[in-house]
Formats: sequence, C-alpha cells, structure tokens
Amino acid sequence: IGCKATIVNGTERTAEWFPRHVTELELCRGTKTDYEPDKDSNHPGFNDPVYVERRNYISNIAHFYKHGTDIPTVDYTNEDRQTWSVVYKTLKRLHATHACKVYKDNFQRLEKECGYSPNKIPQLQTVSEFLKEQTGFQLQPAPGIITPRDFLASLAFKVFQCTQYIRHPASPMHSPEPDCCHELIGHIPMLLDPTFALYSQQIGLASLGVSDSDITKLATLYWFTVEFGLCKENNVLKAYGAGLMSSYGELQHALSDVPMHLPLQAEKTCLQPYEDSVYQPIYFVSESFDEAFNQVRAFSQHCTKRGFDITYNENDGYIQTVPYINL
Ligand SMILES: Cc1ccnc(-n2c(S)nc3sc(C)c(C)c3c2=O)c1
Ligand SMILES: [Fe+3]
Repeated sequence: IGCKATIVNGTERTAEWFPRHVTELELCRGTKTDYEPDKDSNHPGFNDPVYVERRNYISNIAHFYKHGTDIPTVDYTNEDRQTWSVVYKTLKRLHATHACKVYKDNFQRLEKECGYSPNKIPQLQTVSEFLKEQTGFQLQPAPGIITPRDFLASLAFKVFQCTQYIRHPASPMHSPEPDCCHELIGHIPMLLDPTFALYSQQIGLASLGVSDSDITKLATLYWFTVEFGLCKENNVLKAYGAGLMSSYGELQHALSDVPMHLPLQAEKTCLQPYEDSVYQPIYFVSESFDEAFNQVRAFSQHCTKRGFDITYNENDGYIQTVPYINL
C-alpha cells in the first residue's frame, strides 16, 4: 500500500520488491535505452541499419536467456574482431604502467587459461565457466544498459549482467555504452579476484529492497569503485576500475595530476555526482578491497533504511533475510 508498483514482464513489482532466488533475476533486466544505436542520434551506429539489426539479434539472446543454461555463442564478424583487436592491443600497452597488480596478474591468467587474445573475441559462456571456478561469479547476457536497481540486485547473487555486442567499428576507442570490450577487458579481470568479488557482491546485497534514493547512493559508490576506482601500490596510484581499464583516454587522465584524488569514504563518495559524458574531476582511492568491503557493510547497516540484513546461499540460490537487532 502506498509504494510505487511497476509492471515487469507482466509481473507486478512494488518498489521494495527484490529477487529472492537467482532464477528471479529474469525479472531484473530493465534497461535504460538512452544510448541505444537506434535511439541516440549521435551513436556511431545510428545510420547503420545492418549494425542495428545485429544489435537487436544479440540483445534478443539476453531477453530469452534462462539462468543455468549455456549462454548462446555469437558469431562475431571479421569487422567485430578487427575492432576487438585494436582495443585489446591499445589498452594492454597502457595497462603495463597504469593497471594495478591484481588486474595485470588476472589478465595474464585469462590469456593463458581462458583464450584471451587480440585475434578472438571470447564467448561469454567460456568466460563465465572460468569465472565461476575462481570466485563463484557467473555471467548473464544483458540486452543493454540495465537499470541500477536491477544491475545491483544481480550482484547480490554473484551474477554479472554482461553485454555481448561490440561497439561500432567507426569508433573503436570510445563507446557511449557498455559493450563486450568494456565487460571482458574492464570487468572480468577484477571479478577473478576473490576479495574484489566479495566487495561487488556486498554492494548488491546492500541494494536489495532499499529506497530509490539509497539505490542511487549505492550506484554512485559502485561507479567510483568498480567503474572508476583507484588504489595505491608502494605509494604509487594505480587503476582497477573497469571504466578506466577499458578507456585509453580516461585511464591516462585518472592517473594524471589533473583530477583530484580523495580517499574512499562510503558516506561521502556515495554523494559525489559523476558525469557520464566527460572525464571525472575526482577519483577515489581505495586502501584495499577488504577495507572497501567493510565500508559498504557499515554503510548498508547504518545508512540505508532497511530493518534487516541479507545473506545469499550459493548452494540453493536463495536470499536469506536476518532482522537487525540492537544496532
Ligand atoms: C550501476 C550500473 C548499473 C548498470 N550499468 C552500469 N554500467 C556499467 S556496469 N558499465 C558501464 S560502461 C558505460 C559507458 C556505461 C554507461 C556503463 C553502465 O551504465 C552501472
Ligand atoms: Fe561497467
């Protein structure tokens, strides 16, 4: 009574609804269509009907995907592979000096054990199986940019909603939206780290059943860590955020003297506005992923108005809620 209800796939969802079993993530595929090639006039694919057609075909894989089934493979074109190869080689060169050790070690493992190379676009199913063995995370194909509430909810179940299409060949070095280069080169290497995986899941657990304004805070926290996060190695700034690892220009900018670098403080970072069309003026530095994890746990218990804690049981795929007592 009195809370907003939205209809998703014919199922009524109140604002405070959240998935209680990993199969319910099928109801968590709401997308934001701002940047889609047939809606955004300055998208490089806007006047390319062949590209738009392929995008729709690949997005349909995500719409019909069922948890627990193999992710269908995509027969990428030679043009797609050419785009992948340019992005892969260009970014890898910069990672040598700008990426944190965890990222570089895991990228090497992906090349040795999971077929990562400049000449082939990895299939999501192959990467998902490798990832599941390492940290329990698995991939689900995403039709486009998922809404923050639905995307964060998936993280609670150790599911990463991953776009499967690739950016338009006209602009290999920039994409206004996530694509498989961003996911595979940006996100996957970090999701192979157990501590980082737990940090990502914690943001997801904190997001279940909270208000829209708390979702916005947690999404902002996500942006300034998982997407734009920096860390320190022997007192030297390094990057781990996926949005930095998959963007040549922003990676250089983030580690230069131009932007401000502040220590990660969840209750402050979550209020920092971020621009999604220009480079950030401020980046946040995490001491460690353990410390970041503790910050999100404390934030969830004290700053989001939810009377219960939440855990996820990986064996049966169910969420458990635990009422808070005398906090
Ligand atoms: C919190 C949240 C929820 C859903 N999607 C995201 N999300 C992610 S993971 N990566 C990217 S890369 C890019 C260029 C954009 C726009 C984008 C994005 O929107 C973030
Ligand atoms: Fe991302």
